[in-house]
Amino acid sequence: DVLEPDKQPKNLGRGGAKEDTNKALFLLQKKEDVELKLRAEEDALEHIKSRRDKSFLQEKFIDSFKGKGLFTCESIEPSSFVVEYRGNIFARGEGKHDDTVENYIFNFSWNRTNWCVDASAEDGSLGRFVNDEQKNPSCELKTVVYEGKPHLCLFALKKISPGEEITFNYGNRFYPWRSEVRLFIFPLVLS
Ligand SMILES: C[S@@+](CC[C@H](N)C(=O)[O-])C[C@H]1O[C@@H](n2cnc3c(N)ncnc32)[C@H](O)[C@@H]1O
Repeated sequence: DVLEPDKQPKNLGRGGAKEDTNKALFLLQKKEDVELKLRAEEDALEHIKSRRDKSFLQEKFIDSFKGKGLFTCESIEPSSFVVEYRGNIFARGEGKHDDTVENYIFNFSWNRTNWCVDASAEDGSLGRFVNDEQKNPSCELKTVVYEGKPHLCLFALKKISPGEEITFNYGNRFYPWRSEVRLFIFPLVLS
């Protein structure tokens, strides 16, 4: 009654089927992630074109050290488009990065060229209020190309709850506010 080893049925049992199911689920998840990212990029493009910001975003004064910040009144899903760091976009040529820290000027590299977004105009745009968070930012910065120019857009890295601040990591340069040293000027505490 016992089959010889080479006549035993091939092991197509539980292990194989489970592996196939896991692979299918993994591919489905990947497909959903790609679709989510494409939808978020389309949303970003619409906001770039219309120069509008999401109605649930709000600028708010935080303290005398940070100044103002940008907050959400509604929950934001991971990967969603949040806001554009909108301003005057121009190429700075092939030269070296300008390292001056100006409050609303963002220098970056795109297509082997140095670019700059100058968001210093007080034009009602909300992206200019987003503060730097090095360790646990709520958003990441990506370039979305529109009419040949790189627009700096923020996308949620995680679920962002109502009342939370919108932040991103400004990058690896030196920023004075990242220093642990705080200034104490009696009776004002500037930290
Ligand atoms: C694009 S603005 C952000 C909005 C700004 N806080 C305001 O009140 O308008 C960038 C400036 O905000 C301040 N800032 C950004 N992130 C900060 C942080 N984590 N801590 C303290 N100040 C910060 C710095 O003065 C920086 O030059």
